[in-house]
Amino acid sequence: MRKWYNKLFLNDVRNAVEKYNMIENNDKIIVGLSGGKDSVFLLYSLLLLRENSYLNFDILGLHIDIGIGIDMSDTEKFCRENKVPYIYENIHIIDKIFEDKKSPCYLCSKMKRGAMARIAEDNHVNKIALGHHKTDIAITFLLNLIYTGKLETFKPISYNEKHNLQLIRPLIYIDEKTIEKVVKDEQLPLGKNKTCPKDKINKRNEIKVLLENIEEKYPDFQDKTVRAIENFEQGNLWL
Ligand SMILES: Nc1ncnc2c1ncn2[C@@H]1O[C@H](COP(=O)(O)OP(=O)(O)OP(=O)(O)O)[C@@H](O)[C@H]1O
Repeated sequence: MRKWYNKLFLNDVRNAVEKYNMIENNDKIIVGLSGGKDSVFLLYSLLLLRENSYLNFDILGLHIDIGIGIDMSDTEKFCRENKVPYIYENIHIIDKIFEDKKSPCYLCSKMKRGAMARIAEDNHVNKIALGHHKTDIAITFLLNLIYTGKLETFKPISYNEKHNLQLIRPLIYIDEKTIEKVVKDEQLPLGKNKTCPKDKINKRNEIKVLLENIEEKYPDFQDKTVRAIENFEQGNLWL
């Protein structure tokens, strides 16, 4: 690991994990691997965290193929080299998803989560780690505010009661630009060939452009968003 990685991102991962008690000794954690940069960065970060802390936990990689057949062979190889068991599951839902004209992304995400929970249970896993990061937090916050009039975004940890599972998000303090840089510098493996046909045409991308515009004038907007959520005081709103 490069010396400056602590300052660049690993301390932030450690802070998030400690502050929200995301990982404990003997946890068995599935890392959801989509083939994208965020989740492979998450896997890399958790491997570094385990290597550079007192925490001892098991990591498994899981790719759910929705039926688009992304080539994950480089990711699989990376897992093998790092002694991370890799699970692949094809759930063949692509046709079903696109029958739903209104909210295919919502349906896809719900079905993927269901499959992940089932596979976690089969493998006696107690936590699933997802690659949502600080930029996602800010985008989701703005998206909910603008489109649904709600103050709502991802939580650092959420609990799936039905499967007795915790969903953890260790990257909540890391912004997307940092992730892009490290993925490139470390040549972390991405999925190849096919991408989702709905990529870049959904509302999230529209809000992402809005966020970039805001950041031109207010560069610390993502930090301020996280700070506002963490320091939320009920008395300051109409509750
Ligand atoms: N097909 C999948 N198989 C396993 N895990 C997944 C899959 N799709 C998404 N995930 C998990 O859910 C997280 C959030 O999903 P989302 O589709 O929003 O990804 P993203 O923000 O584009 O991230 P990435 O760059 O990793 O694709 C991912 O970071 C990953 O941990």
